[in-house]
Amino acid sequence: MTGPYLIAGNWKMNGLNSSLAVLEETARSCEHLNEEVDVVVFPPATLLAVSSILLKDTRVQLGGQDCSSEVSGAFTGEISASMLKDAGAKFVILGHSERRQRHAESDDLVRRKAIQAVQEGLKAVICIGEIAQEKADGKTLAAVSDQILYSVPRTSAVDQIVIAYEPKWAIGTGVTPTLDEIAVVHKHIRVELLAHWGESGRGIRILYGGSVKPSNATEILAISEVGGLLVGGASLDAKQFSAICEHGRSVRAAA
Ligand SMILES: O=C[C@H](O)COP(=O)(O)O
Repeated sequence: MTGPYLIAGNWKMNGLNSSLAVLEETARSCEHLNEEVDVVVFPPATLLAVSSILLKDTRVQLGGQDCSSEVSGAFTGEISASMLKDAGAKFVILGHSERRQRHAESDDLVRRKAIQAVQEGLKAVICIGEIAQEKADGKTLAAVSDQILYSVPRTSAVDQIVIAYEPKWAIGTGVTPTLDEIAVVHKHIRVELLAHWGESGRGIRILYGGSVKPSNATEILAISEVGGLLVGGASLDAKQFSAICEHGRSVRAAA
C-alpha cells in the first residue's frame, strides 16, 4: 500500500523512568525521517505522561498498550481511552495475543475496546494472528478472518483502524513466517477488509509483527500489503529500533 509506513514499538511490561533515555535517543535518531515513516512507541502506561512531554515536537508519537471497554467508573486497575488520550497517546494496541491468551480477552471485548478508542479519537492497532496449533492445522486464514469479523468494529473512521498481523508463534521467538507466508496472509487480510468495508478498506494499514529485527525489516516491508511493523523486543534498543525505521525510509524512498 502507499503512504508512510507505520513503525510501532511495543515496550510491553518494560520501562522505568531510567528508560526514558531510550525514548530520547529514538527521537533523536528519527529526526531526519520525513513523510516516508510514521513512528509510534508504546511505553508502559506509567511513562506515558512524562514521555509525552519528552517527545513534544519530535517525530515520535505515543500509544497505550491497552484500554478499557468502559468509559469510566468502578473498574479498578483499568485505564480508559480518554485517560490515554489525556496522557498524550494518539494510538492504542488492542487484542495483543498476550492479552488474548493470558487475560482471556475475547474478540467481542477487543471490539468493544476498539469502539471506545475510536470514539476518543485514538488510532486502534488491533492485533490478530493464529496460534501454532492453528497454523499446524492449516487454519491460519480462517483464524484471521474470524478475528477481523468479530474483533474489528465496523466504523467508518477507517483512518483510526490499524490491523497488526502477529502470528503468536513468531512473537519473541526469533522465528518468522516465510516472506511468502506473510504475503499470503496480508493479501487475505486486505481481501477481508475490502469485503467488510468496500473500497475504503483499502485505506486500513496492515502491520506485520513477530521477531522483527533490523536484519529482516527491509524484506518484510517490501511485501506489497505490509504497511508497517509492530516491533517488540527490538524497540527496547534505540539503535535497533531506529535502524528498523531507517529501513522503512529506504524502502519507501526506493518505491
Ligand atoms: O507487539 C509486538 C509483538 O508482540 C512482537 O514482539 P517481538 O518483536 O518481541 O517478537
